[in-house]
Amino acid sequence: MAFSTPISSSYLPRVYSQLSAHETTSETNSRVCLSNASSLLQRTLTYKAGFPSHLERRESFNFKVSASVTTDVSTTELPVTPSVVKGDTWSIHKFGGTCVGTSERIYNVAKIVTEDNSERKLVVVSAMSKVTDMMYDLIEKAQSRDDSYELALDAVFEKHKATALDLLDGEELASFLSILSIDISNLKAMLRAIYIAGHVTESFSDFVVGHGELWSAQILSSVLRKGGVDCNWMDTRDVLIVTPAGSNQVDPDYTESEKRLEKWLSQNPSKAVVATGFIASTPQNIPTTLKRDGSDFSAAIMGALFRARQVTIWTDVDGVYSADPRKVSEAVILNNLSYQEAWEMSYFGANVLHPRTIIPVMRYDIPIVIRNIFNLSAPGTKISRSPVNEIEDKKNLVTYVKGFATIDNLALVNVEGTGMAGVPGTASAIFGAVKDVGANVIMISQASSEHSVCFAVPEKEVKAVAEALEARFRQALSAGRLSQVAVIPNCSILAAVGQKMASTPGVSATLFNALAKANINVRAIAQGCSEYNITVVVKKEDCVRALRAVHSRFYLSKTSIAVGIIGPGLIGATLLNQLREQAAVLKEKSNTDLRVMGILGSKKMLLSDTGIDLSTWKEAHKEKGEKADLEKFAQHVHGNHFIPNTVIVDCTASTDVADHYHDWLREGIHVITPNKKANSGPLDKYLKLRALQRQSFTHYFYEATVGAGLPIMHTLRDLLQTGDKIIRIEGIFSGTLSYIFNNFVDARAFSEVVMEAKAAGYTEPDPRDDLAGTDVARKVIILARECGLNLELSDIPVQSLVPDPLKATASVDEFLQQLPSFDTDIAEKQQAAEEAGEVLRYVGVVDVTNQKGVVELRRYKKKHPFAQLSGSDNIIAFTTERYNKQPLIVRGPGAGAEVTAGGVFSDLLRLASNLGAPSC
Ligand SMILES: NC(=O)C1=CN([C@@H]2O[C@H](COP(=O)(O)OP(=O)(O)OC[C@H]3O[C@@H](n4cnc5c(N)ncnc54)[C@H](OP(=O)(O)O)[C@@H]3O)[C@@H](O)[C@H]2O)C=CC1
Ligand SMILES: N[C@@H](CC=O)C(=O)O
Ligand code: NA
Repeated sequence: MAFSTPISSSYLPRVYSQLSAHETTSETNSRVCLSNASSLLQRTLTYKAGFPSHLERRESFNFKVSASVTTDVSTTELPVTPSVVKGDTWSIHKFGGTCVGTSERIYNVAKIVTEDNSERKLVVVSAMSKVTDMMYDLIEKAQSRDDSYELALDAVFEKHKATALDLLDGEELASFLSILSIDISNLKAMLRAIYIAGHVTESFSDFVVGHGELWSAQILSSVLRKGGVDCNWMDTRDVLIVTPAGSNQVDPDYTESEKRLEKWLSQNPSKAVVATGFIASTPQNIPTTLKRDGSDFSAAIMGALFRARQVTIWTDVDGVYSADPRKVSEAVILNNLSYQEAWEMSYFGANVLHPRTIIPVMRYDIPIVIRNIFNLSAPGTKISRSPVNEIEDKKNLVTYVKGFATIDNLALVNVEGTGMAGVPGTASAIFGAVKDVGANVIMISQASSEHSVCFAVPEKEVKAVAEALEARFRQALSAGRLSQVAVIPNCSILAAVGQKMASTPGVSATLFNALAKANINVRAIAQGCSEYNITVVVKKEDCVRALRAVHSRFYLSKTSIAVGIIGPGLIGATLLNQLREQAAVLKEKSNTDLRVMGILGSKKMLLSDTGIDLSTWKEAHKEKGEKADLEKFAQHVHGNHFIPNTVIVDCTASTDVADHYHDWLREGIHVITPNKKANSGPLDKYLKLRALQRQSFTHYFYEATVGAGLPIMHTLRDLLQTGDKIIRIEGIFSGTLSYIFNNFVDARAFSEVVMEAKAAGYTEPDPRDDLAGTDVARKVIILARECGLNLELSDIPVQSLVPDPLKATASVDEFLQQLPSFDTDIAEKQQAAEEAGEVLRYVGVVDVTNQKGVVELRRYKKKHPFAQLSGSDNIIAFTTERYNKQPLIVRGPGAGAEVTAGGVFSDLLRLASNLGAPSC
């Protein structure tokens, strides 16, 4: 069952009490689940069986026994009899205060109206900007007996006089100035009366305030006439009749208004009419206003009365955005929206029309176009019944979700207890109590177990709501039938809106997936059966990130990832180059936007809010970099911008940096690294890190830690995840040592080859890590742990190639200087192998079966595959249950800037694809 008309939350208790009345007189347990997808358009109650027929057309609602919502009903009936004024010859334009704020702008408005070649046009205008406030101010001053109201009235007079002098001349000018003077002197008398009484009535106030519209309409109409347009102006109070409808609202009386309009038009048959927005009369002909968003509403009502072909609302934005552009910088203007979508978007705070504005034109399928008066080249947003733009729709998921909006400063109230299930009247009692304190219920969700009802109210109202509920349910709480009335503060609502979400599988899955990937916890969910919106409640501090994540996921913007690079040394700098070269292709081909928001070295860091220019990062880092601060860096990359996903790429060899991975992952920051320190460090830290990674939706990739860019980790993970059992992994894991022993031939000096390996970028920042076997031992540990062995680095016996006397040398340079004096030791080993027809190879072994590992220098026959390598080749052999007779072998360069940075880059792309980037 769904309501097909806007429903104020004050109606809820009445609805629920009708339902509970039904429940007490029927066999049907009707309360299975209840959900209010938060817009006032629709509140849905799902029934297990049967429909309470006595609910048909109760009160002023229209109930429908159907999952589909009709949208063509308003609480006030529009006339169905054709009118003599109706016809699609009329086009309606509405110009707000800013559009007519100065003489220049009024002239511009006149130009736009003149250029519209519709047969007839009605122009609805607001008061010049600030004038309404000035009018309220002078009423306030007079009422509080502040003499300066007279000066304030003079300012109003001067403003309009000056505008008229700018724009008009001759008869038109004289006539307007005479009317203005009469109006001002009448106002002076009225304000004097208010001053004496020290009090003002609402209709008196409405009458005074409405003068702003009267003057702007007359000025514009005169300007149009001066430009040759057959034009008249309309005091809408003569035509538009409205009745109060409670809580600062009015309902138009369409029948009476149409009658008056026909009369007015028969007396004023001009081609163009400039009408006053905002003001109207009561059936007793007392001046009143249309309250909030009055001028838009005027235009919509006029659209309906005239059966116009289109209503154009002129404003200062290009149209309706897919999300608040202040929060999502990549939000796009929506070319088309259905009435329902516009309605939902506006409910959630998007800068669209008030739902009231849409109701009158919906009835007659009159499109509303929102356009920017300051950017005529922008086509604007068209709101109509059938908004389908085939080309755009086929292209992407915009088809299903048009836009996203948020409401902040909410609190959730959760009423919970086993005594609620199957007890009719609980919902009625809850919302009755909420109504009694005048709180506005923004969304409702009840799981079908009926053990709890949760709803969102504005934060400022939650205290009163909780107190009212505690008082109302005191007995149930003390008897234990209700366990609690809990308040969850600091919440926000995020809503996804789209008419075509209806009956499209997978939309909510995509939305929740995007939230999960961004590590955002969802506190409550509601989706009404109209499926026009899905509403989720998240923590307030997560809301903007959630908005960006879902917006990005639905391809309204690219799959964007904020990247922070730590360690712009050899690998880091090469990665930055590769990112620069590939950025455009990634954006174009896989919708992936990898944006480097920070680069941190050991001394300086460079931060950006929008993305660092990768062609000049080096100079900028050097010249504009600020003092390095790892905490600030992470915070900046993760928080201070518009991109939903964050990754930190650690290209250092630092243990300090690696020690931060746990915190980063916990905060939802993905981590990618070629640094081996975290995975080969203390076992307990490693296990904690991996456990966290497995629990969260945050990714930790480290392909380049073993074999640089070679797919070693990837291969191993695939083997393990597909259920193969690893028996043994052995190979040459050091690019440096591979290079050294491949080139340590023909009586060359060992130290000379070591220098070559360093110069080629194969070594660790400290080459002793390579020569001592530590680097290989780390790789052995990384692989062993990946296979499930709980080994410490110290469990691996390592044969070091660093001569004992050099183990204690202070610096890398010192070590390299002294190394040549030990060349003969290793030359002897090499000579002995050569004489036996063998070669020296530095190997690592992970013996999974026996849960151990070893790192040592071995001799191999010259025909052995390990003897066939060249350059910095690694070779890694996986012996598994499936690859038993012949091991699975991966071979290729296993060190060097380009291949290592390439391995890190491929992890970045793996991350993007995990976050939803399409495969190409
Ligand atoms: N070279 C290769 O073939 C391979 C390397 N790797 C791994 O890649 C990593 C980087 O190696 P590589 O580029 O050769 O090393 P480099 O020495 O060239 O670069 C290291 C960078 O890290 C920075 N750095 C060091 N400590 C810190 C810190 N505490 N905070 C911030 N920045 C810091 C340095 O900054 P500054 O310059 O200011 O001191 C430097 O920019 C190492 O972990 C290595 O094991 C992995 C596979 C292959
Ligand atoms: N120094 C390392 C680089 C890769 O991890 C090596 O030589 O293999
Ligand atoms: Na690798």
